[in-house]
Amino acid sequence: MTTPLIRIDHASKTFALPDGGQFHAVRDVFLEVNQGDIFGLIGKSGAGKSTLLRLFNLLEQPDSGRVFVDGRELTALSKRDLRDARRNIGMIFQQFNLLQNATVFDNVAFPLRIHGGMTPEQITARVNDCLELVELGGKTASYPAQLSGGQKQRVAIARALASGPAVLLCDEPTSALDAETTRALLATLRDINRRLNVTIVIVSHELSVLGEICNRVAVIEDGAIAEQFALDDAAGVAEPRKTALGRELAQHGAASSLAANSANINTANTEAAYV
Ligand SMILES: Nc1ncnc2c1ncn2[C@@H]1O[C@H](COP(=O)(O)OP(=O)(O)OP(=O)(O)O)[C@@H](O)[C@H]1O
Repeated sequence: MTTPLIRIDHASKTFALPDGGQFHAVRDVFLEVNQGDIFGLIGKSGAGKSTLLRLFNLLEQPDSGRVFVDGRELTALSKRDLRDARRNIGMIFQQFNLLQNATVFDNVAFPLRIHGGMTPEQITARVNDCLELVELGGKTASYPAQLSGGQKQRVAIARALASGPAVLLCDEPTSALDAETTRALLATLRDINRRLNVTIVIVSHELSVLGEICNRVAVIEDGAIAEQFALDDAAGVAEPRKTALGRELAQHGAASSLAANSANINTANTEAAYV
């Protein structure tokens, strides 16, 4: 049996409200993500998806519970060790969060310069590799304002990958993008997952986004996991689901796996034509 790459071990998170009350945003979540997974978190607005995702790299500290990533318990680390451990966890956001006054090159180089330990030549080589990976090799000197939304998100992905993380966290990465740009970006994320073996955890309220790329999904309701299941396993997809979102995702999964099978046949035909 494989050890999961990520384990959220009975984590809870409460926010203090202005009226003195408390809001339970994440309730006793136990979640395991295996190496190589593209794991989706779906739920209605306010369900707690983003808060849960931010527990994965301790952008939010849980009130109780533990977080393990790649063999380290993040919740037991000093601030300094946590900073080091976070180099292994990239993150991208809905609004891209790029440095507006820095070029594409400098945005991607930023985390490498902050952490130190690399020569300027090594940084240049690494930044160029990451930008090639997201097909933005020709845009190094551009500023974010000169890019489309899809291009900005690709810069954010290159920046997140610069330190060579094992995990990429994606918080609504396509919500600001149109349908066609979304499809292209999802293809890039899938490619990164396969080629670099980067494990991806993605939050979205868009069923089609998760149905398109995830092999496993969890439905979040009121801060808790209502259900989770594999989308790449026909038997799992066929099991009765507890939630409406789960049922819709399962239907999407069944349809995608039919499409994937025919795509595999096409790929096999193409490969056969070249050997
Ligand atoms: N810093 C905070 N202080 C107080 N309440 C918060 C804070 N952050 C989040 N919340 C509350 O926690 C709940 C869950 O928020 P969260 O952003 O995790 O939900 P979500 O499922 O990602 O929603 P959306 O899809 O709308 O982004 C919401 O009711 C939100 O108002």
